[in-house]
Amino acid sequence: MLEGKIMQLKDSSLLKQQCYIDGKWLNAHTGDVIAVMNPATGEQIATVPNMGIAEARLAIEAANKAFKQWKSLVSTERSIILKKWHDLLIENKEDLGLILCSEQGKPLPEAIKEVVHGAAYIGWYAEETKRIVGDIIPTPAPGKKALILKEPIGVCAAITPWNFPNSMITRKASPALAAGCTFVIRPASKTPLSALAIAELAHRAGIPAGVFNVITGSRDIGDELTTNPIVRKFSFTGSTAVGAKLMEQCASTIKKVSLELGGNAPFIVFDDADIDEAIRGAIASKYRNAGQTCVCANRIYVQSGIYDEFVEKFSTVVDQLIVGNGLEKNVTVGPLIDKEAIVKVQHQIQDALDNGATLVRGGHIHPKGELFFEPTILANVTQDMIVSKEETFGPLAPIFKFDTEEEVIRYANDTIYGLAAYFFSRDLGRIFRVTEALEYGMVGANTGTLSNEMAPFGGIKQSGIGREGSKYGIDDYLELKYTLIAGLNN
Ligand SMILES: NC(=O)C1=CN([C@@H]2O[C@H](COP(=O)(O)OP(=O)(O)OC[C@H]3O[C@@H](n4cnc5c(N)ncnc54)[C@H](OP(=O)(O)O)[C@@H]3O)[C@@H](O)[C@H]2O)C=CC1
Ligand SMILES: O=C(O)[C@H](O)CS(=O)(=O)O
Repeated sequence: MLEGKIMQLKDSSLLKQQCYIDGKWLNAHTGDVIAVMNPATGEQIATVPNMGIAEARLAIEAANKAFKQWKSLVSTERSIILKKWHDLLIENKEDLGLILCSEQGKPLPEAIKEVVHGAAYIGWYAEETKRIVGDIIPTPAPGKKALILKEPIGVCAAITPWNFPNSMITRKASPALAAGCTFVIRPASKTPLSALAIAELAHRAGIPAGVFNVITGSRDIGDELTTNPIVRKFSFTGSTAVGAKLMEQCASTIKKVSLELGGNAPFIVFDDADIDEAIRGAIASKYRNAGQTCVCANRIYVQSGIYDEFVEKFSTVVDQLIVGNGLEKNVTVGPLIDKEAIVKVQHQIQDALDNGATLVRGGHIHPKGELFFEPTILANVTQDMIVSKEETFGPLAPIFKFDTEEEVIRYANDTIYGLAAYFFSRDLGRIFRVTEALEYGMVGANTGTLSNEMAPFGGIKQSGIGREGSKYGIDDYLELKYTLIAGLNN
């Protein structure tokens, strides 16, 4: 029984079924709860409070009350606390992975890897907090100096998606807290348990009450987080459509906004590529999290000279993927998050087949259960099919053929999105030409994965605003203050 598995946590107190506000664990005022289901089994694994606007206000006021003290800490003190938070995530990575796998579905090893990836952001910003430096600028006027300070923006809020229930929390909270800001986060209703476990570890790390708050419940919470004037910065990861709506809501109080939205990543294999390397990269990029990441290879373009060889070799590797409950050993592809996700994949497949594509592998719901889908490959896919324009968010690999570099760059850029793109080539001139020609925030050359805490993660066009991770990621949580100091020659 899954619940039995969950109860096999080494530390069962990490399974929190209340929200964390102002350092306290609270139920909704109404007592209402939301069920948290396991997508692999359909079983209920927990409940969390169904909070609303009133509780959101409580969390924002708690963050506001805590801001003055938190921002006044010297950076080395903040660094020690953040480092302790990082260490606690690593010490508890198996339990956090088990909770994540059970609420989101990804295979347990992948879930644990996400926890380590999430902790890495905290570890990175535990150091970056000590490197928030300003400037003293000489001015054109005698006796005057410009002092530039970088100051924390204040109370920050975020709404996060279900596909990375751990790392999406820490990738936002760690730069915010490192900058001296305080934070209110509303995780996706489907996967709230990871965020609540992270809050428990924040408490244990000594993060003061009100600095980090996690609230679950209705989407009304989002209305409060995006319109309450105390909130000075709003960060969102999710669909482009929802991102646009939330950005609009933030406009009324001129909040600083960061958005990590949808993607439609091209994955290009030139005939001068190391084809086995390209296949390994395509598998890693396409089937990670059952294809439910915003940076998954969404369109695979293979140059005509190696097209048949690529399809054949790629299919052989896909045959080795094991679909099943992520808690089971050797499973590499878990369930999709819900029925709507399955319908979206089926619709894209049917449209492609109706317009001349060939089904090479898969194409159906997997016998393991209604939310499991066979790793699917389509060949002879063309630009006029829905799958070339719409993000899939599922284990579907559409393989397009192209002839020239100019043609494939045109295809690759023919999308409203601009998050991640990938290409494989051993030609140095081509690597520079293609990197510069691709209209994306992130490019993987001879690799199918590119996310890490030291790199600026983010997109252009309708894939978002701002960057997360790296030395750049903290800037979104800081304001510049310019002070002109005169009279220095008197
Ligand atoms: N860039 C990325 O990393 C991600 C992109 N996506 C994209 O989003 C698509 C659908 O995934 P999905 O999770 O449904 O993404 P959504 O954008 O619908 O949801 C993301 C988060 O926003 C919340 N939300 C949705 N609508 C509102 C609203 N009107 N007001 C306040 N909060 C809201 C959701 O809450 P709740 O679910 O609790 O109702 C969830 O916490 C995917 O196909 C993919 O294109 C999704 C996840 C990550
Ligand atoms: O939202 C996502 O899909 C993640 O950002 C992808 S990654 O950062 O884990 O690669």
